[in-house]
Amino acid sequence: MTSQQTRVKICGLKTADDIAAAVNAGASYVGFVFFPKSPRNIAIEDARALAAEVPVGVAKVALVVNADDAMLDAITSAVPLDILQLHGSESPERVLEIKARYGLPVMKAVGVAQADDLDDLARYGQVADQLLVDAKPPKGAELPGGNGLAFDWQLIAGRKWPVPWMLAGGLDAGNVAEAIRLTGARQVDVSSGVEVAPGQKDVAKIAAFCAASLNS
Ligand SMILES: O=C(O)c1ccccc1NCC(=O)[C@H](O)[C@H](O)COP(=O)(O)O
Repeated sequence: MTSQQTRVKICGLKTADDIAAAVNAGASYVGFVFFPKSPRNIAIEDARALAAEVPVGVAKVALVVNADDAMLDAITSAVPLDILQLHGSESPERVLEIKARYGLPVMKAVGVAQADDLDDLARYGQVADQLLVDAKPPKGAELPGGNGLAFDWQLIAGRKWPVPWMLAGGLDAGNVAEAIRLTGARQVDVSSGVEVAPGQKDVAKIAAFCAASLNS
């Protein structure tokens, strides 16, 4: 039996070197964060320039947090994108609205800390094109994601949803193989785990993360 190779998303890229590192290491997705409070925030014009560096076959993902139509209009009209990642408290109705308005696949991030958070995964699995199964941010956290925190992977071991999903939260080159083994994830997403400082990606860490993921 052949098993499909794990697909990797590197999130929060801000420079041409970041893009080259992710692409050369074999990432399938690159993520741009449009959230001013984030150390990974990127200006729309900079994202547009970086998007031109991304080869065909690598998906360009825009991450937004409770973005209104004006913000989404500005991003989608400037940056050629493949996926919109909604990382706020967008309702299922808003997910459907965004899908219809922009004609792009939507990946909805859902934070997991305990068993009853899985109800949200079931709800969003009915409306989103993909799910991002992430750690729930700590109370009062400045960022709704990208906090370098893992959740208890046993909570989702053996779970299935009707759409493709990606595991995120506190992953790094040292733990991603175990995370994949325990959860059965076929896609993984990382940000802090491939950085040397918040918002500063590292070529060697990206390469090590991709190698550990792609070989799992
Ligand atoms: O990365 C950010 O700064 C960020 C800001 C606001 C919302 C979401 C954010 N990141 C979400 C991601 O896609 C991360 O890759 C995911 O949460 C995992 O992050 P990490 O635990 O740092 O690997």
